[in-house]
Amino acid sequence: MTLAIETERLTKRFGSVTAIDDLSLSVPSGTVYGYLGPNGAGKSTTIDILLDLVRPSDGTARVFGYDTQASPVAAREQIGVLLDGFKPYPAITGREHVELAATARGVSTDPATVLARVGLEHAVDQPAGEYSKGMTKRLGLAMALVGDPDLLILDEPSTGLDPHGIVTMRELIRTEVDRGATVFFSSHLLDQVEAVADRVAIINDGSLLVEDSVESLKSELEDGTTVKIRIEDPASDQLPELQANIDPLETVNSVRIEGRTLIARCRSQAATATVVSAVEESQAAIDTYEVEQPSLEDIFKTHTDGDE
Ligand SMILES: Nc1ncnc2c1ncn2[C@@H]1O[C@H](COP(=O)(O)OP(=O)(O)OP(=O)(O)O)[C@@H](O)[C@H]1O
Repeated sequence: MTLAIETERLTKRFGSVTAIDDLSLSVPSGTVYGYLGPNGAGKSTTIDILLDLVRPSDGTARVFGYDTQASPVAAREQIGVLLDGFKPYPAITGREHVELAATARGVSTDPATVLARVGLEHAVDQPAGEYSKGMTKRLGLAMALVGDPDLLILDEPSTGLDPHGIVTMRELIRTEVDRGATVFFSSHLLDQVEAVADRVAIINDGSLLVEDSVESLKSELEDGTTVKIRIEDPASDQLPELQANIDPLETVNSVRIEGRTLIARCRSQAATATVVSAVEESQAAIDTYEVEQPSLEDIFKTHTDGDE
């Protein structure tokens, strides 16, 4: 399997701060890889090392096999990047920005076409100083796309985008992967990553907490599916009796009572139906019930322990 990015025991210390701590990552080529972590987790430092803007204190980083320290130019040539703090030159137009990116990459391009891909066809000849935040983000994305790089590194690409912009970005990411590119997508917005990523790494305090496919993380999470059933006018012993009946069920992790609501944590989403049936069979009148399925947000919260 070709790896677009590989870090081995990567460490970066800034004085007494360890921004990246013994981090080993493998990003398979042709995938969308979500890189998640709260503020200060070390996401930007990782990206800076890949771009050789920052040198590691220890360990190695490779981009398509090119060591970022030994062969920084070859590594950099593989990458199109949108940095979180991207600021355009206010006096020059969108077209001129794309031309600059093309010159830097040594390729020729049609700026109007690239800008249309990010929805800036109406602002091609407008100075970038007049762009809104979302338009600026789109411009940065257009510059990253120039020359069809094999690896797209997008640092917090959704920030500043409206819902329409977010959809455009998602479509672009899928199009890029379909042509064979790899997308390394750093964010603290889980829903954005969940929607597009094939694999996810979660880091905190510079260390890797979880690395898995979105699919298996989600199935792992199913284990925490909760059903909340509110009972209409329950008799005084009705809820404790229900709790005693449901608790031994194999598909149930735990049951508790809150007021007139029975809350059961189940082993899968399907198991919630068993709980509802058990309540119905007991003749208790169900007022309302709702099923809550955990999201990646829950994994993130569990592992980062409310650090965000
Ligand atoms: N140049 C630097 N000098 C000193 N400390 C730094 C430097 N760059 C980053 N750090 C520290 O390293 C840690 C990781 O920072 P980094 O910017 O990589 O995190 P991040 O995950 O990108 O955060 P955010 O989501 O806020 O952008 C933080 O504690 C930060 O203060």
